[in-house]
Formats: sequence, C-alpha cells, structure tokens
Amino acid sequence: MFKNLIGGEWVDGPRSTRNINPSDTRDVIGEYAQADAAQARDAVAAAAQAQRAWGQSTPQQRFDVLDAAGAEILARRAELGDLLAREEGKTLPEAVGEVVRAGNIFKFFAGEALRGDGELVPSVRPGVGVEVTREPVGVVGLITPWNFPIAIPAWKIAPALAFGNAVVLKPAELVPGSAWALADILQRAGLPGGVFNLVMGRGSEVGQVLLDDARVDAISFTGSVPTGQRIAAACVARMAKFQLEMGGKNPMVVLDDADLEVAVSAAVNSGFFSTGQRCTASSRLIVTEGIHDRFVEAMARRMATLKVDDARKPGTDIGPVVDERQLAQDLEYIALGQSEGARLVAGGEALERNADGAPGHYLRPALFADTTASMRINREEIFGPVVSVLRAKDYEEALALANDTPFGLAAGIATTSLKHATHFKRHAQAGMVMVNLPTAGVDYHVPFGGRKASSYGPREQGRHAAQFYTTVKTAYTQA
Ligand SMILES: NC(=O)C1=CN([C@@H]2O[C@H](COP(=O)(O)OP(=O)(O)OC[C@H]3O[C@@H](n4cnc5c(N)ncnc54)[C@H](O)[C@@H]3O)[C@@H](O)[C@H]2O)C=CC1
Ligand SMILES: O=Cc1ccc(S(=O)(=O)O)cc1
Repeated sequence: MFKNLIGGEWVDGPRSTRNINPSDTRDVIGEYAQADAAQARDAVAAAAQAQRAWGQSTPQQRFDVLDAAGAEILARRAELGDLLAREEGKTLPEAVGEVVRAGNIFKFFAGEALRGDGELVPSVRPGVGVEVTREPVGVVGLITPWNFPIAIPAWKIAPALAFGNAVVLKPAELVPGSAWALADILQRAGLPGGVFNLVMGRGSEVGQVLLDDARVDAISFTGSVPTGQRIAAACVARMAKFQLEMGGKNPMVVLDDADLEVAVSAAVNSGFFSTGQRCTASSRLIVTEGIHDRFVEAMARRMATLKVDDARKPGTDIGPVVDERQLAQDLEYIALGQSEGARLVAGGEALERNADGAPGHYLRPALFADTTASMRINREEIFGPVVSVLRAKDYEEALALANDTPFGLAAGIATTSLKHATHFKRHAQAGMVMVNLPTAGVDYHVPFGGRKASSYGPREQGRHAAQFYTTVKTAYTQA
C-alpha cells in the first residue's frame, strides 16, 4: 500500500484505490491510500506549523533540498519514466522526457532559491529609505491533473518550496504513482516534516478542504475549466490567492508558403503525440487555399504510419487514452463532428486491444476536414487525438479564425514569410506563440500560461513563478 505523507509521516487512508495501466487494464500498478477530509485538514495543519520555520530557512538549505531532489529524479529517469508511461499512457520516450523536465525544474528552482530578489529604492521624502522585498505566501494547496503526472506537480512544488512556502499536494486520482514517487524523493532529500504533504484522494473531498480551509493561503490548479471556475469562486469567497491553468483550443495556421514537411511534422506532433492529451495540443489546423489539399493528403499519409500500441513498447508513436471516460468523450466528439457535417479523413476508430491482444483504451488519431468555425468540435476542448482542418482564404482570414475561440493558451504558424511570422507573433491572442514548431513542447525555464478562458493569475514557470509564490512587502525607514 502506498500511503499519504502528512506531517513527515506515511499515513494509511480510510480507503484505497487501484492504479490501473491504460495500455493493459489487467495490469494493476499498485494500491494507493485515499485520504478523507479529516486527513486533508491534518495535512493543512502540519503545513501551517512547518511553514513558520521553512519560511525562515536559509537559501542554502532550500537549494540543497531542491538540488538533491532534482538530482535523484534525473538519475532515476528510466525507472520513473516507466512508471509514468505505465500509469498515464504516454509513450516511454515522452514519459522519460517528462521526468527529465521535472528534474530540471527542481534544479532550476534550486538556483532561484539562491537568487534572492529585492530593491532599495530612494524615497520621494528626504531621509527616508524604501525596501521592496518578497516573502513566502504561506501554505499553498496544489491541485494537479492526470496528463502530466510528474512535470505539473514539479513545476508547482519546486517554486513553492524555493520561495519558503509549505505545500499540500492533491494529485489527480488516475495517476497517484508519480506523485507518490515525488513525495518519497522530497522526504528523503532532507525536507523538514510537514513542509511537503501528499494527500491522494477525491477532488470533491480532499480538494474541497484545500479550497475551504482558511489556513491555505494560495491555490495553484491545472485541469478543466469547470473545476477551475469552482476553484476561483471558492478562493474569491475567502480572499485566497489563486492561479489557474485550464484548457486550450489551440490553432496552428499553415500558409501557402509553408514548408510542407515542417507543417505536417508540427501538426502531427502537436495534435496527436501524448495521445492529444496536452493543454498545448493543436486541435485546429487553419490552412490557406493554395496548400490545403496537399496538406490534408500529406497528413493522412503520415497518420497511416503512426503505430498505436502499448505505451511502453519500443516503436509506439501513440499510446492509449488515459481511461474509458476520456475515451468515451473523444468518441462522442468524433460522432458529433460527423453529425455536424465534417469529413472524417482518417482514423477515429477505438481499438479494444493492442497488437499483443492486451485490453486497453486505444484510439486511432482522427483528422476532420471541411469543418467550420462554429462546429462544436472547433469550439470545445476534446482533449484527445482529434484534430480539425479549417480552410482559410488568406493569412488575414487565417489569423481571424485562429483568434476566434474562447481560449488563448498557445498558437502556431507554419510559414517561410518573415512578415507573416512577425505579424502572427504580435497578433495571435495566446500566451505562447510558436513559429514552424509544434504548439506543444515548451521550455522549462520561461513563463508558461495563456489568456482568455485558458489561464488566470500570474504565469507559472521560470522567474515569473515568484509572482505567485511570494508576496511583496514595501518597508519605509526614517533614518
Ligand atoms: N488543460 C489541462 O491541462 C487539462 C484539462 N483536462 C480536461 O478536463 C476534463 C476532465 O478531466 P478531470 O481529470 O476530471 O479534470 P478536473 O479538472 O476535474 O481535475 C483536475 C484536478 O482537480 C481536482 N478536482 C476535481 N474537482 C475538484 C473540486 N471540487 N475541488 C478541488 N479539486 C477538484 C481533481 O481531483 C484533479 O486533481 C478532461 O476531459 C479534459 O478535457 C484534464 C486534465 C488536464
Ligand atoms: O502543463 C504541463 C505541460 C503542458 C505542456 C507541456 S508541452 O507543451 O508538451 O511541453 C509540458 C507540460
């Protein structure tokens, strides 16, 4: 039994849940404790108690813990990547890449703990000095989704600890294994008991405690829009700080002058890799007249070469969908697209078994053409390997279509025109813009986040993370 970590102790739960491999649903990865509301409150109490000393710890102490955690994650990349691929279903190379990202994030924020930030500012009044400093927020509740089981917890935990906060992490129910491994690593990296707490359990029970408990000073959340909205309402009601990363309906524009090979590779990568289960995935390909038919044909040819199979098998391009509920959602949208009049060019069939006959949640990546902007498949986040092509007359119409969405996380363009690339970087209504690159596949040391319904609050990642995990103090002294 894998237990919760509360106040530095491994604690059993009143219930437990089985962690199932979506590539082979007969494979049970382990039994994981499920905390209840009382245990979640114990974790908050432990964090509140431990934060006082951790908030006063030296930058060297915080560097040492984060650096040790990062080093262990990187050293165990193969084993942790295997666990991640087994519980979430992304392919082994993708999973190892995610583990490396997590290790690098800990290393980056170890450095940030040392690079203290503050200003001495001349006052407008004679004889007065002004200091502007940053202090920890206090106890932060981290609520994370299933699609990046180690990278998303890492990019919230590492800055939280680096800036002197205590943490209560509630990972997604579907992927407790990577979160547990992270908790074990942090516990052994020398963190004082209670500074980091793991409470696995239901969002409506354990997550709700984090939203309601006045001792939790801030909430950082990644997941769906409806849950994000619930979190926002709860935090505003008691004036807690919060940050939300939610969905996307990310466009990739392909112009007549694009290098076809570059455009197809970027579209296949960002639409279908990680089984399309990335908030940065491109689900709308907006293609101008002159290249449209060649592009759709080339996409179909490339898609026919993609191997859909067990996530941990060498050579697999696309692993399974994470669970049967998500698969049902993907299939509903595929049926909806057909009923809305879109043309299914390739894929879209569910496969109940992989090449070795193991039962899993497999889906052949689906490409729709002849779609319009008002179709629900072009307005709602599907969160699976389902991509639409929209035809545009020219660059201006393509840009307007790209921005015609409630979301604003990432946007891409494939073009050899410097003029259009430059214009798109300025005018795409998205937090992240890519030129001749997939919309998914971001660096770990620069800001991550979006606009409109995609994100709320300060950016995650890079030096900008300090804005969420610290609070600014301005002190005046009369000499
Ligand atoms: N943009 C993104 O990165 C992600 C988007 N999604 C989207 O969300 C859909 C549903 O997936 P879910 O895993 O159910 O997402 P979700 O938003 O319900 O869950 C994300 C996290 O929030 C927690 N949570 C749920 N209800 C809560 C509550 N009342 N209070 C506090 N915490 C709560 C969950 O336990 C999980 O840890 C997916 O089909 C997909 O469309 C899902 C995962 C990531
Ligand atoms: O939210 C975590 C996250 C999201 C996207 C990516 S990437 O676009 O695939 O690099 C990585 C992590």
